[in-house]
Amino acid sequence: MTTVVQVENLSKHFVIRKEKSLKERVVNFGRSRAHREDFWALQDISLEIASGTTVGLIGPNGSGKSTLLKMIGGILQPDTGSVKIRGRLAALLELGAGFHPDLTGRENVYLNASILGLSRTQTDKHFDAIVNFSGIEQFIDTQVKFYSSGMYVRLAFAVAVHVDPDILLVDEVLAVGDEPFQRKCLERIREFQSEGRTIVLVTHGLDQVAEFCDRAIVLEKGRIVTDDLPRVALRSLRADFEEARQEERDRAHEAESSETRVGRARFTGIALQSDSGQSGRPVLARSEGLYVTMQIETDAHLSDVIVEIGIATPLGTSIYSTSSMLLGATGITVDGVSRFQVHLDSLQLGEGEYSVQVGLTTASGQEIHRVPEAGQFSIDGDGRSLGVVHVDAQFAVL
Ligand SMILES: Nc1ncnc2c1ncn2[C@@H]1O[C@H](COP(=O)(O)OP(=O)(O)OP(=O)(O)O)[C@@H](O)[C@H]1O
Repeated sequence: MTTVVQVENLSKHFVIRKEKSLKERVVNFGRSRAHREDFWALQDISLEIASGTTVGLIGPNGSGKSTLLKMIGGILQPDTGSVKIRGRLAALLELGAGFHPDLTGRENVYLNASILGLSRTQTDKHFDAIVNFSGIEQFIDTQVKFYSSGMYVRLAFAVAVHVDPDILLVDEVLAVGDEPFQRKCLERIREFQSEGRTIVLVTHGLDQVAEFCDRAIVLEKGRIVTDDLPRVALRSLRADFEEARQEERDRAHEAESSETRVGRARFTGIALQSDSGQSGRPVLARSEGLYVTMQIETDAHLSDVIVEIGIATPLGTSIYSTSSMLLGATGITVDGVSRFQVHLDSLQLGEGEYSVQVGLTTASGQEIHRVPEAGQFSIDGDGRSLGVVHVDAQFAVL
């Protein structure tokens, strides 16, 4: 496979100007650099993208995803490092990029297509298909400044996919299209994949990454922290999100007054065991059950807590959950070290890997602690079906 995008030691910084008070302005008159701060949006990024692959760029807000995509698209210049592109590139970046607000949709189609390397005659040939795909025929002779953000994206996406790009860059923008249009775009992206084109996608739709990408790159504070198969990258990102959530909960806990404070409690041990006695990461036969044993340690006496347990796919999609309350156990107390066990009878799950999630909340639903990947198990299937549920089925020719 050939490399179509090569990024080497890329860094980008922005200068942030801090707002000054009037007094500071007077005192610092002529020395305004004191209120400038260098901010590194990307630091030392190196990556290669092979032709025909679909790569998802994911990460928390402000981690540098859009900046990296813009630099791949040649819209921003790096401070250090280089970006090399092989092939025709079409980019669907933030709203506003690419279209001129005072020109009509029709004029922008021609302008945009020419920026992407199409001649007027070539654009003439695709024009009807572009307008048809966008579904905004009625507004094609209106200035785009009067477009809604959805109409805007419809036209921009239609142009991007009709200019025959080898590499398509898509930033979060698709999310503003309505559902039928989003579906149409995703279908088009699938066609692109089957035609062997390369796609780089920035998104917060983690399920989309799992569904469409061959590879996912997690950015954090301008650096690559994971570059792997989507399921590995998503697991790492979700673990980071959970860690951040836990830190936030801890901070909120510290800030609470002593009357309203919920005692600190933590899951300090979780063990899985199959009905047949396998522990660690058990492999369950179809319809076998699973014991989940949890140990909770607390520095306070907590009454009326709820212990939650759930099952998720390797991508973190929750497929089952229950709790001590739903199972009829009320008035649960934790004090010092407490242990609980849940037996999940006869799991009717499809072949594959699953993870167990556990959580502890107060009776009013306030979260005390949660472990999204408390343990893993797998189900050994019989090869007769796909998907996360197991259903006995027979086929008959009538
Ligand atoms: N033109 C600019 N001037 C100053 N700072 C900028 C500029 N563009 C981006 N930044 C900063 O660089 C950082 C990375 O921004 P970027 O838009 O790449 O993040 P992102 O990962 O795409 O975030 P989000 O998920 O919120 O879209 C942010 O802190 C942002 O404020």
